[in-house]
Amino acid sequence: MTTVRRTLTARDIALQVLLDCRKGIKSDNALHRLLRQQNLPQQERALATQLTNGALRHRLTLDTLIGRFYRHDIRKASPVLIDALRIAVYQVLFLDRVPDRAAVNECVSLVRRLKGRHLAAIANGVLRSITSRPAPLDDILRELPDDERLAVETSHPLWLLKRWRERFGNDTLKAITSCNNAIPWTGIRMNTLNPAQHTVPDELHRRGAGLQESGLEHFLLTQDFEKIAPLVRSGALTVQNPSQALPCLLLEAEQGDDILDMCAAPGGKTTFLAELMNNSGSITAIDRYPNKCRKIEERARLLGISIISTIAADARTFDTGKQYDRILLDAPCSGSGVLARRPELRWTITPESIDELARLQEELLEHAAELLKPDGILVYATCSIEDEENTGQISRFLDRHPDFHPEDASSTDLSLFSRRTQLAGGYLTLPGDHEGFDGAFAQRLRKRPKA
Ligand SMILES: C[S@@+](CC[C@H](N)C(=O)[O-])C[C@H]1O[C@@H](n2cnc3c(N)ncnc32)[C@H](O)[C@@H]1O
Repeated sequence: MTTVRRTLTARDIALQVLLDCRKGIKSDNALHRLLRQQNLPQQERALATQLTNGALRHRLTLDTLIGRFYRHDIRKASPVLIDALRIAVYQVLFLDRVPDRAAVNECVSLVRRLKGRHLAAIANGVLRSITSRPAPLDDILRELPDDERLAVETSHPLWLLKRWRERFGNDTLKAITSCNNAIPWTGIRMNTLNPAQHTVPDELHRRGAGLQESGLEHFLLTQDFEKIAPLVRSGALTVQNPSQALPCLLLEAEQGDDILDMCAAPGGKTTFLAELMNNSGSITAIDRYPNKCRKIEERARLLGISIISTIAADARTFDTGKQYDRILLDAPCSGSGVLARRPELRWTITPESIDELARLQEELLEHAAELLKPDGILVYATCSIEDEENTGQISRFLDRHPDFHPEDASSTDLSLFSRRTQLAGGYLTLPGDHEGFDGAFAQRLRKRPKA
């Protein structure tokens, strides 16, 4: 007997990704794997992405509403039921183009197919109760104390909102949360080593991709990634948010320099450095994981870069007995500056995980200090907006290291990036500071020359 394999719909895919996330799989990895396996039309792919990211981002808002009409504890409910409801309620609350009736019917038949009639009837009951009210969320919000209302309305953990408000104030908090909930821009970088680079703007135009200038040379922004994906695969473009350019520009690597990139994978900054150096000099790219190092090598080959060599090692202890002219330490971090791009991350960051990461960053910085030549430059960077990982980390480093001082870039104009830090050579750009720019931190430090 032959079995006919069903093509998955956008809603099937979104549900599968949400279920995978419960097992600790990253949503973008799960989503890309499923989209690769299915030959869906572009519109359906875009819908699958929007449903997945929307249901993950707005989880607290959605669960608050579902919890009101589901009569039991939603934490103990069937994951299929709750995740299918999240996807349906997301459509009801946020997607005007999907009629409520379609969102309800699709969800009920999905739950029936996977879990049977009983749970399908429960899904139907919850959704009918929600869609029969003109503004179902408003009544709930009115009953909540101010702080909790803000958490539910913006779908962020309360502890994160409180620390951002304390540090940045109410207006900035509002800008950050609204940026985190908006569909993010994808940054793209033109490959300046591509001999046919002058043909790329026409090619982008021909493909009809909606593009916006980022303000930064060689970087554009798009919300039409599918249309430019072939140019990324061919090596004409690299996906990179303009905020990620900051640490590379701050390093001011020159042709012929001997550079160490201590936490390099997937290699976005390593390859940009190589392009800035016009593929002349040497970059040693370290990452802990061999498979990630192979990815850097593959990408470098595709971009026509020959000066990168990778080493799979722990950058806290890596040693070849030599020192480097310039070091980039783009440290593992909480990622709190990129919550729009990593929709489930806001639910997994904790104060404890930030402290743990700060300890790892400190060890990496200590080793970077040893591996840098006298008079060399170290740039420390994160995509976090938390003080413990950024300015606090650097202040503690400077207390321990009188042989280092913060300094501004010597000739690169970085005024496009927000400063928000008191130290020379220190930048903190928040989500919302500059359209299309992720939250990011970078600090340039110079080691004293030998006496
Ligand atoms: C923020 S990402 C780097 C992003 C990269 N610089 C880019 O621009 O594409 C941090 C990287 O550090 C790596 N990493 C984590 N701990 C490490 C360690 N102890 N030694 C070396 N690499 C490590 C992770 O595997 C991850 O790829």
